[in-house]
Amino acid sequence: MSKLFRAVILGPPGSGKGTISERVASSFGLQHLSSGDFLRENIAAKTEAGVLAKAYIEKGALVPDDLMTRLIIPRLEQMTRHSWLLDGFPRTLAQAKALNSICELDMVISLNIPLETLKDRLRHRWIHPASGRVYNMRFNPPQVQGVDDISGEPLIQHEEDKPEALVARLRHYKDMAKPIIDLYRAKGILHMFSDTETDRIWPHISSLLSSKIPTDLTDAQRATNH
Ligand SMILES: Nc1nc2c(ncn2[C@@H]2O[C@H](COP(=O)(O)OP(=O)(O)OP(=O)(O)O)[C@@H](O)[C@H]2O)c(=O)[nH]1
Ligand SMILES: Nc1ncnc2c1ncn2[C@@H]1O[C@H](COP(=O)(O)OP(=O)(O)O)[C@@H](O)[C@H]1O
Repeated sequence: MSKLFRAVILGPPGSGKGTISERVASSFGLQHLSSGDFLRENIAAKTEAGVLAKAYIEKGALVPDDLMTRLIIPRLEQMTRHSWLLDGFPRTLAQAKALNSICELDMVISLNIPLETLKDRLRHRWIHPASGRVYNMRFNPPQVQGVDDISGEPLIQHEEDKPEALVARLRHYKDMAKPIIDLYRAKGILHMFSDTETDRIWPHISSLLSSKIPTDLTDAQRATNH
């Protein structure tokens, strides 16, 4: 069987991790694993870990490392036949070390987006709370201002995306991410992308992945995904 490809995407809130991960998944057949989606699935299914995690998320706190790794590591260990791109994990150095202990990453994509751009983007992010659909009043606005395209229900803005909460969140990310980025740089697998637009970053990520992922792998995965 072809060798699996395992990658992580790092970046501050609003840097475009979710947007780019979706493009990687559809162009290269990698499975997009989002820690936030995975937590929400566990919360919805009322698993023991999901119930514990919910209390932290509702307070706006990170899920503690031991609980988070207990949730995500077995999930990754099950992925013996699919290549993946992990988004939202690791978020701390302890999580990065836990990940290291179970697999050898092939690549780390780090998005380095100017602070002013992040503030500007998140200020314009609106969501439909029932479905989790995300809009950006400039980049991908809804068809009718303030209203979800599918349900017609009103959109809201996250407390944490309001300007007052933003600067603190972005500073916190920087402090947490630095040792993780240093670790991956030392391993020689870090690729940093700096720009203000996802559409300008994407061609670089796409050509990097094309050079690293054997085509027989992407073909094989597309076949299993269909
Ligand atoms: N203006 C602009 N907005 C963008 C661009 N790329 C993504 N966005 C928007 O910026 C917001 C954040 O993008 P996401 O892909 O959700 O970013 P993320 O890094 O996953 O964010 P978190 O979930 O907060 O960690 C969304 O509203 C996107 O639609 C871009 O190049 N320009
Ligand atoms: N790797 C992680 N470590 C700890 N907590 C996490 C992790 N990933 C996600 N979470 C928790 O789940 C919440 C939702 O995650 P996510 O969907 O990535 O959205 P956000 O952009 O709000 O951080 C986070 O706010 C955090 O409480």
